[in-house]
Order: sequence, then C-alpha cells, then structure tokens
Amino acid sequence: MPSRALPSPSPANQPSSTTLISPPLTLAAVGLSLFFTLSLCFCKSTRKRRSSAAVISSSTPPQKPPLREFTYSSLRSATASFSPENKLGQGGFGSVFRGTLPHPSPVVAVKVMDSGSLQGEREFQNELFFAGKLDSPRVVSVIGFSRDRKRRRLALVYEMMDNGNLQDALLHRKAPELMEWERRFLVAVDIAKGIEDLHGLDPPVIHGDLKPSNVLLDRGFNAKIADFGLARLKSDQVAVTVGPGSDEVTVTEVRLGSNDVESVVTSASVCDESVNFGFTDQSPVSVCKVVESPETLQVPMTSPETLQVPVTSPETLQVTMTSPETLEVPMTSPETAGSVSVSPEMEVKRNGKEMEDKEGNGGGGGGKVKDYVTQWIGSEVRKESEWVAETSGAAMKKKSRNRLEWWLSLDEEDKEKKKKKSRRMVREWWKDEYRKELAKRVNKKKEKKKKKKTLESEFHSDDVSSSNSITSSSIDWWLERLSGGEQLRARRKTSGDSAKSCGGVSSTPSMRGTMCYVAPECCVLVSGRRPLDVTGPASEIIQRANLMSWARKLARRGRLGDLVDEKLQCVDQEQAVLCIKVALQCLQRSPVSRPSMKDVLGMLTGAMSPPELPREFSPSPQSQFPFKTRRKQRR
Ligand SMILES: Nc1ncnc2c1ncn2[C@@H]1O[C@H](COP(=O)(O)OP(=O)(O)OP(=O)(O)O)[C@@H](O)[C@H]1O
Repeated sequence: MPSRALPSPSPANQPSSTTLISPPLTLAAVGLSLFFTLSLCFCKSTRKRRSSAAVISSSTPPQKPPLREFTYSSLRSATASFSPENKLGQGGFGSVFRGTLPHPSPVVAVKVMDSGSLQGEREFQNELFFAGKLDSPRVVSVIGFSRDRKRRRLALVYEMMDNGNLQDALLHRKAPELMEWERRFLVAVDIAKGIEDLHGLDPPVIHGDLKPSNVLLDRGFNAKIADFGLARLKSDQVAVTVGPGSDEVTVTEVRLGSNDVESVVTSASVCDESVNFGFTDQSPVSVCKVVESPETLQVPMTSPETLQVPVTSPETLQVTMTSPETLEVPMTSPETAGSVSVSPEMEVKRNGKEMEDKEGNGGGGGGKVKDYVTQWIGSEVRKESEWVAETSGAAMKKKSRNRLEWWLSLDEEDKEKKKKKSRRMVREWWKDEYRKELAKRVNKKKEKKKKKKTLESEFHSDDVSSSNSITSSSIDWWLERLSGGEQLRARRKTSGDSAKSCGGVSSTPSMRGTMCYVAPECCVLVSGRRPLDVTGPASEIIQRANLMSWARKLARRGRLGDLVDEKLQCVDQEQAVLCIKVALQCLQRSPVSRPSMKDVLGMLTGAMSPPELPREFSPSPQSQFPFKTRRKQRR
C-alpha cells in the first residue's frame, strides 16, 4: 500500500499542499494579497504626489500677506495726530511715529513722507515695490500704506522695531544689551544674513543705503534691515516701471548683448496713478531708471547778449528751448518764466541725488527724457498733450489772430515801448539765469576739488604725518557731510523740521557714493564709534577721528585689537579681530577684491576659513619700487 506522502517543507512541494486548501480559503488569500498590493500602490502614489507637491511648493515663493491700505485719518488717530511724543525718528524725507492700530498688528511705526517732496514720493514707491518682493525675517516688513491725494500725503506703515536703530543704540543710548560682545556679534551676523538674503534673490536686490541708522533692532535685539527707498534690482540693465493707471508693478529686465526682454510682474499690486500726484504720466521710478545721463539733457544756452528771441509783445512772448530731444517748454511771459523751474538742465542739476540715480542707469528712450523733464518741472508747466492741443491748428490760429488784433490796436509809441520793455525783460532774465548757472558751475567745481582733496588726504592717509594734516576745516567738512548738515539746513528752511531723534541726522545724500560709505558697519559695531568721531582727548582726535584711517593704521602696526570698544564686556578677542578683518576685506580699494556677502557670512559664522589681512592693510606692504625688487633679486 503506498504510504501517504508527507508534505515537504520544500517550495517544490507547495502545489501539492495547496491542493489540500479549500476553495473559500484560497479566495480569501487572493483577496487579501490583492488588498495589500493595492494599498501598497496607493501609499506609493500618494507619497509621490506629496513629494512633487513639496517640490512645487518649494519652488513657488511663499505668499506674503497683501499690503493693507490705511486711510490717512486712521493713521492720524493711531499716532495721536502725529504727536511729538510718538515721534520715533526723522529721516531724510519724512518723520516716523509710533502708532497703535486695532488688531492684528497693534503697535506699528508710521513713516509720513514730507508732502510735495518728489524724492519722498519716489522713496514711497520704491518701498512699496520692494515690500511686495521681499519676505525675509531679516528685513523690516511693510504692513501697509496710505495715500491721501487731497493733502498730498503719503505714509508707510512698518512693523514696530522696539529698540530703534543700531546707530542710536550704539552711539547715543548706549543700550546696555549691546555692551555684551555676544549680542553685538549676533547683530553683525544678522546684518550679514539680511544682506545675503537680498543679494541671493533673483534678480539680486541692492539696498544702496546701508548704514547703522537703517539697521533696526526688535525687542530681542535681532537686527533687521530697513529703508528700501533707494534700493535697486541688480541686473545688467534694469528698468523698473510702476505702471500708473494699472495696479501692477512691472519689472522689465533688459539683458545687455541680447534681444531678450523679460518682464516680471511682482505682487506689489498697490500703485496706481493716484500715487503720482499728477506729476506726469510716468512714475518717478520708471523715469529715473531709463532716462539718459544728465549730460544728454544739456540745453544749449547762449549768452544773453547773443540770445535772439523773437519778441512780439511781452504778454505773448514765447521762449522755446530746444534740448537734443527737442524738448519744448512753453512760457507765456518773462514773469512766468522767472517763476518756473526753467531749464531742465538746471533743475536736474539742482538735485544731485536725481543725477546719481540717472547716472547709474544709462541708456533709454529719448521720449522718456521729455517725460522726465516734464516731471521735474512738474505742475508748473502744462502737460505736453495740453500744450500740443493748445498749439495745434485752430487754437493757434485764433490766438495769433487775437494777438495780431491787439498789436494792431496799439499806436506806434506804445508798440515801441512794449518792444523795448519786453527786450529788456528778456535780456535781464537771461542774464540772471546765465549768471546763476555760471556761479553754480564754479561752485560745483570748487566743491568737487575740495571733496577730492579731503578724501585723498584723510582716507588714504596712512602715516601719522599725513594724518596730522587733517585740518579742523576738513574735519568740519567731514562732519558736515556725515551729519547731512547742508540737507538739514535746507530742510529746516523749507519745512521747519525738528532735528532727528537722538541727534542722528539722515546722512544718506552726503554719504552715498563716498569712500567711507563702503562698509564701515562692522568696524562701527566693534569699536562703538562713528565713522568720524571727534570726541575724546585732543591727542586722540587726530589719530582716531577717521575710524577707517585709524583701523588701517592699527592693521599695519598689527594692533587691530586696540580698535575694540573698551566698554564691551566678555569680548572674544579672536571674534572681534575677525570682524575687523572682514570689514577691512570689504573696504579694499578695488571692488573686485572685496568678498561677496556669502563669503562675509561664511567668514563670520566660521563656515569659511578666517580672512587674511588684505595686502593694502598688511603690516609690511611690499614695496612698489622696481629698483628694490631688482636689488633683492641681485642678492
Ligand atoms: N519700523 C520702525 N520701528 C521703530 N523705529 C523706526 C522704524 N522705522 C524707522 N524708525 C526710526 O525712525 C528713524 C528714521 O527712519 P527713516 O528710515 O525715515 O530715516 P533714516 O533711515 O534714518 O534716514 P534716510 O531716510 O535718510 O535713510 C530711524 O532711524 C529709526 O530710529
């Protein structure tokens, strides 16, 4: 009798074993396995979906809460009618007040732009533009804005930074919290991170006005970068257009050497024509970025003696000035001409800031130049369209007919008198303008020379003898520049402004573009001194007045540690010297030798090896004389 085969553990025997399992069990097993396979597939697919969603969400920028528009009266009541007790500070183009709003952001800082200031308006638009672009924890965020067309008032609402600006905290208030080295070092790192964030954007954002008073400290003394009124997008050639009449801000980037024109629409959907206060149909931002250099705006001015103006009668005198772009500024009489900002060239030159803006952005269409000039001349002059309408066809004919009739109605004596009077007036007016222009040019030249001399002697002076040559007048000049004295005086004259809080006066217009403006922040932080400081014993003033010169001298003597603020507690000498070295790296004369912000951050945080002292600051700089090299070679 054949014995019953035992089920073997080997897989080969499994088929025989399955034959022993009943059909319902088989069905259940198949169902179970199917269920597992399906659920496995489902899990995999959802995981895939989730990861792709993560990729998408990481590639799309995080959504910023939209900017809020406040009514001017709500801001007025939030700041107790902009009361002086609520004043936090005074900037170049407006005052900043503490405000209390209803939920969700109860305490805010409200910056009210000076009314009627074109530059203030431009900064307002720039701030709004960048507010839509920037979303960094190291940038002071803009909560909203207000624009009151009737009162010509613009205001920006920022998050409140309880500990004010770094300059006040370091130099005036001497915040005890910043007397600890660790906190001060963290401020330096915060600033570097903030700038790195800006430079890391695409296209990179250039702040253009970085200084201790534009670094604000929150309740926990975390530093954030503020004031983007002068900020720019970096690219080969950029035109930023805040479209009037549209609610979008368009950035048109034109890459040099290619025909590509990229248009990016940002999320700052806040600007419309009402922001422009009826200056022109071009926003100041767009205009300043695309017009040609001021040199191309030169209006040919002939001397008054040789000036030929066709005169019919003083009432109907028309002076037509022709710029290379055929700019035409209509004037009805010499009296009006006197009151109008006549020559676009003069008006452009009046404000160095505008010139700088334009210089930085060459190229552009000729048509825009006309807009730019019209904008500058502003509401004083009728719009081009009106002018065209008035001067066209029937209107012109009617005008000249009236004029002719009036002229014919005069008797000969009257005619002669009127002619003489008008000639005299025109001649005088032109003489006056000519003299003014000449004087302006001479003054400008003088100032340029003086500035160059002072900069050379003070900034490049490395040995004691040359530093002794810092005269009191040059120090005065520096102080004047640093404190923005000229601007302040001018502002006081016009608006009767009070001085800025804690003695800090906006230094932007005077400091921008000067050598000292490169990157003294790190040295200011470590030393607790202003870039130019004439306090302390007289013997030290000459040595230490110019922080950068002093740092340079100390570096050459190998005594950088002397620069560290004596009042600082628990100083990590190594870290302090590292900060100074990084600052000196940033202050090298050649821009290409200066490190990128990424490198600066790397050096400060230890992610990169610490920097060497730049050659120009080394204790024994190599001689530049060829004969010495030859002598060395012979030896
Ligand atoms: N969000 C804020 N929180 C607290 N204080 C602020 C805030 N914004 C500005 N301030 C204070 O108001 C002052 C003036 O600021 P503002 O940005 O108008 O001028 P500035 O940067 O000093 O000068 P400029 O306009 O010439 O750059 C600042 O120095 C700061 O003390």
